[in-house]
Amino acid sequence: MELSNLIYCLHDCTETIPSIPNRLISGIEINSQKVREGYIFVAINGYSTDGHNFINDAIEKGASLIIGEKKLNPPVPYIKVNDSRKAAAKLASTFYGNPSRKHKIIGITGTNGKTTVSYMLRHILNSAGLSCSLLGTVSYIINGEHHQSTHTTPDAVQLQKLLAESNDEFVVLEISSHALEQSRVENLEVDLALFTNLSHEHLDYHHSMENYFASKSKLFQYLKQDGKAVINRLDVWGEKLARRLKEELANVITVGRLKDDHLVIDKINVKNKTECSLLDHEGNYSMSLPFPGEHNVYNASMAFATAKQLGIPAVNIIQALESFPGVPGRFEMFPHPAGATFVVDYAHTEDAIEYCLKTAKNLGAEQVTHIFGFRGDRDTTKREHMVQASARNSDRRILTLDDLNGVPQEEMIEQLEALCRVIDSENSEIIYDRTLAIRKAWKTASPGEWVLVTGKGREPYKQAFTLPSLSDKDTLSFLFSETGQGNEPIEGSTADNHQTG
Ligand SMILES: CC(=O)N[C@H]1[C@@H](OP(=O)(O)OP(=O)(O)OC[C@H]2O[C@@H](n3ccc(=O)[nH]c3=O)[C@H](O)[C@@H]2O)O[C@H](CO)[C@@H](O)[C@@H]1O[C@H](C)C(=O)N[C@@H](C)C(=O)N[C@H](CCC(=O)O)C(=O)O
Ligand SMILES: Nc1ncnc2c1ncn2[C@@H]1O[C@H](COP(=O)(O)OP(=O)(O)OP(=O)(O)O)[C@@H](O)[C@H]1O
Repeated sequence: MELSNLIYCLHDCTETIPSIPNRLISGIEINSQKVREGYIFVAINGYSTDGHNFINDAIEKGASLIIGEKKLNPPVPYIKVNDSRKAAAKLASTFYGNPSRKHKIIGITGTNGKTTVSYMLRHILNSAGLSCSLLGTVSYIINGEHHQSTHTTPDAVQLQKLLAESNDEFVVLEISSHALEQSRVENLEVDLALFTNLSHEHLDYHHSMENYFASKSKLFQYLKQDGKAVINRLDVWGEKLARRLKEELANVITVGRLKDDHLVIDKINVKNKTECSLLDHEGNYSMSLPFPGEHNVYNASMAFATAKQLGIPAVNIIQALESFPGVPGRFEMFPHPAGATFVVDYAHTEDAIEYCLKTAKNLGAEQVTHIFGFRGDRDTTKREHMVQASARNSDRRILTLDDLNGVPQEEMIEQLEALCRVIDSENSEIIYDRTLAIRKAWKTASPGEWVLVTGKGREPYKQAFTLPSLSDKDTLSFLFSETGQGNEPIEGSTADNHQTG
């Protein structure tokens, strides 16, 4: 693209755009290591390092224009902007031809449920014969091809590139609070913006729930003129958001249990089955879900309300939800030869643990064993709440290691010991090695017992453990193979068939 056709997008990022001889721009990068001949390198002063220190590196690799926030005079043209992250997003969006405009974009934010709702929506859209890309924690699915995701929301340049590559009519995007705070979705034009819920998470980054809420709320400023907000009003923060948005937006759709909600959820039954009725101005529908959990009733209701706004008939939405195969690593159930049930789940907040363990009880668990740990280098203030939620809802607990993310193992072990002392130590133990923790529960599992292994879902382990397995699911497969039995997940609890379509 010609620089002259690109540079105008920076007009509100800088006081003056210097006159620079026109040239062909072949790409945009925020990481000097990925710069190629003819690229623009945008230097970002980050949380761990300063991109301005890599300007020379970028020039050596062929950068022909540098954007940064500092007063500098490098040997290639330089534009000083007031916010490099915003500038990078604007440049990328313009370079790739404002790709969000060629799709219907559904952006989902909230602490829990983003991945689940996004997979549900993609399944509903696909079932209606509509193509849909999905970008989120588990995978980036573009034109039916699955790519390993690097972040829940990719950085601005990657995001715009992926949107440009997608030929799908719809794109469902999980939008994290980090992404909103770091302008990764700047210039995105959103048709439907969803808020699932807000609970204690990421306070290492946001410092207070109010700040965290403010970051999440930013999503709604990216709505198109006729865009719609879909808000879970059962959540107190959702209620607050809906009240605020109604003052600014024409289209605020609320999901809740009150008469004035646009979609009213009623008659929730999560004992041994998962069903509810849904009521909107067009009708009353009953829904029976093949995947368990009260939280999934809320997730499915959010998906239902959103799909209705896209014009999909209620009957088709319900049919699709009733055949939803589930999400990889979200309440995936595996049978144990002695009649116990093992579950792999991604819960890593107090709220999620509460829902997850209650789901096992509602499905008839006679005894609940909970295996979990804490991510290193992430919010430490949520840990005690997670432990308390576990103690309230399980009979036995094994604290173990989750991703250390650079935190020394001894430090994390001290944390586990301190947190174990907070709860009833008679029924809680620590087995540092995650695979051995799962094996201990496997060896002692009894009929009617449910063992929930939470925190990682299908994500690969970041450190080596004793058993030769790479994930919690893999560890269970290994233990199954040791007993000479098959390792098929329980029907209806796996999501492998998302790999196609
Ligand atoms: C704290 C945080 O969110 N950091 C993100 C942030 O990094 P940063 O801008 O601070 O980058 P930095 O490492 O300080 O480097 C500064 C700049 O120097 C550049 N650089 C660096 C080295 C070099 O050789 N050359 C070079 O140009 C870097 O590319 C960067 O532009 O911007 C980067 C680009 O977008 C992200 O990769 C990075 O995510 C880190 C790895 C991360 O772990 N983020 C997590 C917390 C996160 O974003 N999680 C949310 C989901 C949360 C949830 O809901 O669970 C997500 O959306 O994934
Ligand atoms: N609506 C919900 N309310 C509370 N907990 C939920 C809800 N939906 C899912 N969960 C729990 O949270 C876990 C993560 O769910 P999901 O992956 O859908 O959320 P997410 O918002 O994408 O999470 P993350 O941002 O960590 O990727 C699930 O494994 C489940 O335990």
